[in-house]
Amino acid sequence: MKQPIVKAVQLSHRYTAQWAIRDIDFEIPVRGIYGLLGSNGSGKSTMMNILCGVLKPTKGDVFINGVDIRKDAIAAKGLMGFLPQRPPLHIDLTIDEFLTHCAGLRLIPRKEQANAVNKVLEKCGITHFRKRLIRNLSGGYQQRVGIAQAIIHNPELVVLDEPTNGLDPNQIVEIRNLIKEIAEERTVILSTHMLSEVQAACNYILMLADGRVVFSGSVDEFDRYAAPGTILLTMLEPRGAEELKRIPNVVAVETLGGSRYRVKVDSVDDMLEKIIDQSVHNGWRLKEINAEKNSMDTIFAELSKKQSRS
Ligand SMILES: Nc1ncnc2c1ncn2[C@@H]1O[C@H](COP(=O)(O)OP(=O)(O)OP(=O)(O)O)[C@@H](O)[C@H]1O
Repeated sequence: MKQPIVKAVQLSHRYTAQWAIRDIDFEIPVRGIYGLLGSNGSGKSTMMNILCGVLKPTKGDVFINGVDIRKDAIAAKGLMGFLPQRPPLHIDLTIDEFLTHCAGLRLIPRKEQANAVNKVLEKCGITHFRKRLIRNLSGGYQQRVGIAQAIIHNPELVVLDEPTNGLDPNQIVEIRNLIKEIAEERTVILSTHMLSEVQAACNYILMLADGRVVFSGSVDEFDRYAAPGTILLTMLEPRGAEELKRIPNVVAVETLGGSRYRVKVDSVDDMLEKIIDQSVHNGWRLKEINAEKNSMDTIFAELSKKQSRS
């Protein structure tokens, strides 16, 4: 039987008296980009450090492709690459020197190292800077070097801790695209505290709150929580909220000022279409309409409540 790429069983860790993560179980059975989502202090870095064998959990086990990380750390670590929150770069080396050093650390035979470095330089789009000192690179390029060291040994799994943190908007898009590219050949787990980041880059979400898993599933499943029963709409001219209230299945209408309305409905899915039809029929001259997304705080609260009830 095929082993899951990652399996965590009852993972718990405490640094001092308080548990940083508690009783976490999950499996990654198929390839894709998995977003580990949670606010600051929710336990993401603790989880990632444990998954990568950097931190020994107080309790629980991690298996990478069926290899128990406690029993055979070298084999398990050979299957993965890790980019911690602070990239482990030697800034006084050139990219070439640094990646050759990493290839050695990853036990790539000396005569294959140049080839491995060339491949990863190409993959990460940094070949033209290979002779440059890492200290003289922009944040985005330093992060590319960080990703390059994580994939130099062509691992099955790559774990990236907040890979877009501190980058400017252009660099964020570039790094996100690079992550999508490297994920074509392997599984990627990335952590972030930004909901928009997982929605833009990931296929699956594992959400942590106070060290516990409060959601695990696909981004589509998660979006059902993100889209509550509210629609925001703007018309070119203000119309009475009464007209909107007459549409079947509209539960309530709130006027937001000017010609903007928040419409509470039973289910957002078919109501967007119904309201557009009514707008055309009644000549409302609709300017903008969309399902209102919940803030991450609201989703956290919702999911945490659900978790404590189950
Ligand atoms: N070395 C440490 N010693 C003591 N407590 C720690 C240590 N590292 C983390 N913690 C605590 O464990 C909890 C989880 O922290 P962790 O860094 O894993 O969260 P995080 O979700 O990665 O947060 P951030 O996004 O801020 O890095 C927090 O309460 C944090 O204060």
